[in-house]
Amino acid sequence: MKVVRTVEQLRESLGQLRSEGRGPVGLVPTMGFLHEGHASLLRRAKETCGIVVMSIFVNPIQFGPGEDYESYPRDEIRDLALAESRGADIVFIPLAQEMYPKPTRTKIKVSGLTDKLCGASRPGHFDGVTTVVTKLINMVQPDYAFFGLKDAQQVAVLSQMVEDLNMNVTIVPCPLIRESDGLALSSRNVYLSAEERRQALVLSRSLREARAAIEDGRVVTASEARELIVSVISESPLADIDYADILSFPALEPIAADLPLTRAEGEIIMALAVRFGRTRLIDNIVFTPKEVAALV
Ligand SMILES: Nc1ncnc2c1ncn2[C@@H]1O[C@H](COP(=O)(O)OP(=O)(O)OP(=O)(O)O)[C@@H](O)[C@H]1O
Ligand SMILES: CC(C)(CO)[C@@H](O)C(=O)[O-]
Ligand code: BAL
Repeated sequence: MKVVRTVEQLRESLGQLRSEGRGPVGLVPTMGFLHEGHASLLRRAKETCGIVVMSIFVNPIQFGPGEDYESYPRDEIRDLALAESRGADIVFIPLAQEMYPKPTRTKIKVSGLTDKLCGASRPGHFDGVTTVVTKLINMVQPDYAFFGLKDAQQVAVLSQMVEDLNMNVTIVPCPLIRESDGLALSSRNVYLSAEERRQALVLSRSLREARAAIEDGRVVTASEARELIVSVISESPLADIDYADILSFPALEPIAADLPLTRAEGEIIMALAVRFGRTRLIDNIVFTPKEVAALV
């Protein structure tokens, strides 16, 4: 595995591997402090690509004032060991100065999809994500780029960007990976105290219970499903809800208040962001609601 820190080194290493005729190039962008969610993206990339580039970069321009840019967990030695053991061919791990030698005057903005869910609570966040992902795509020129559905809104936004700008890359959404007790893997889980970690299980449980209630007909509309989600999360005294929303996916449109969810067109997303102390966690589930009673 090659570890490169500058765009020049990246292009040189890629050129070498491409000249060996190693097949499609896959890009796995991350902010590091790697876990099994990231490893699953690498695994998926290796199924399709002969050359897999992982980037590790805590992107300052996607953090708002007062957010955790400075304290975001970092562990380069551990990350490089994990990336190597899971088969990355190149790890691109630039300094902020390499990515932004001067403050960027150019930003990519996807409208509409970015003014809800995390976009509403983190103004400017997705402009930072779309800008840095565009830079990474321009640097690597991958055939495929792999993103986890833990950040489902990010997948929707990036897919729209690639379509709108005719970018020559396929966005591959990858499944959300959970701990065995249901907590979505996230680098930020390391911030949680033991008690917060225990109470954070209400996130996945609320989504599971809402899905089950929709499917067995106890819950019919989006507002009923939201009420159920909020009531389960409220069982945790430490939980402070940022948002809990049910929208169409990937268009992220509201669902009519009186429409039975089982009659909604296509997939829906139930998504939430909840704070436990200083830690903001997100979780979601994307599915096509089907009444189980109607299937038997
Ligand atoms: N549990 C997970 N399952 C699948 N993909 C994941 C998971 N966690 C992160 N990813 C994906 O890994 C990529 C890099 O994400 P990132 O480095 O921000 O990790 P993270 O754990 O989401 O960190 P954060 O604490 O910022 O939420 C993204 O495409 C993200 O969706
Ligand atoms: C895609 C990404 C690496 C861009 O900084 C980041 O938003 C993330 O880790 O999901
Ligand atoms: N995976 C999301 C990156 C962020 O929270 O900034």
